[in-house]
Amino acid sequence: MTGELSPIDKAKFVAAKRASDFVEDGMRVGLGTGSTAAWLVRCLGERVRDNGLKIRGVPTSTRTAELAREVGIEVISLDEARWLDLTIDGADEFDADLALIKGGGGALLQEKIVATASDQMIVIADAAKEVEHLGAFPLPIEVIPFGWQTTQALVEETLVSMDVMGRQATLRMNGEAPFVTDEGNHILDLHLGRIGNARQLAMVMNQIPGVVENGLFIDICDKVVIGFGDGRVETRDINEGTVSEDRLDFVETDNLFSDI
Ligand SMILES: O=C(CO)[C@H](O)[C@H](O)COP(=O)(O)O
Repeated sequence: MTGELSPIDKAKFVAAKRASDFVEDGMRVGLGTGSTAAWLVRCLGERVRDNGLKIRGVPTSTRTAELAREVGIEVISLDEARWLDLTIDGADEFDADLALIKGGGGALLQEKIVATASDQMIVIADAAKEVEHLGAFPLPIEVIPFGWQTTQALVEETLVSMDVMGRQATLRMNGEAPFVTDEGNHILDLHLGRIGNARQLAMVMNQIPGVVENGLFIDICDKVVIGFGDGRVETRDINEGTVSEDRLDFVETDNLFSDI
């Protein structure tokens, strides 16, 4: 079964598996959204079932909540948890300062709230997500449906004075209809090419009426666990740099792959 995994899925899996080692008994854990975060949820579910790990998870989307329940993790709301020990989530891009673009899966709002309410955020990513400059991946901006075209125009106008290469904003679609987030909002994807000053852009975007949140995560991520297609995995800490490098074995985790 494991032989059928593509190198990118192996990379995502080993990052998730290594990051799951940071989760300890009794923790309240923020559970991210996306394909890499789904591996994390499966890895944690395995520890809950097989090793009696006791955690409570706060999911960042309805998709993650469903998966977490399915694999046996106790799910609570953020209001029940109030504060979290750790959040582990994927990312679309990360740079040397561990600034991120997130929201490729459309869950950026809950993801940012949950990560910000955590003592620590660990990002899990395949090596292709590392960039010198953020911005090749379209930056998601969550906007309320009311007047979204006016908001789009305001966003594009604001981008003229920002340190970015492109400024086209496109409405994310789900087939023929606009994509709708868990909060009932829409997403504008900003095709910026390269972001010169991510901190400034993040602040300015959130000042625009109609914008709920943007997908730039600045000074939120503490560690990134980077997976490679050959099973290598590297852990980098924002203060200490690379703290570990090793290789994970796929064999022992066979039961995780049985439903793929
Ligand atoms: O931000 C996200 C969802 O809103 C995801 O974490 C991000 O899109 C990465 O996804 P994947 O792990 O599937 O590559």
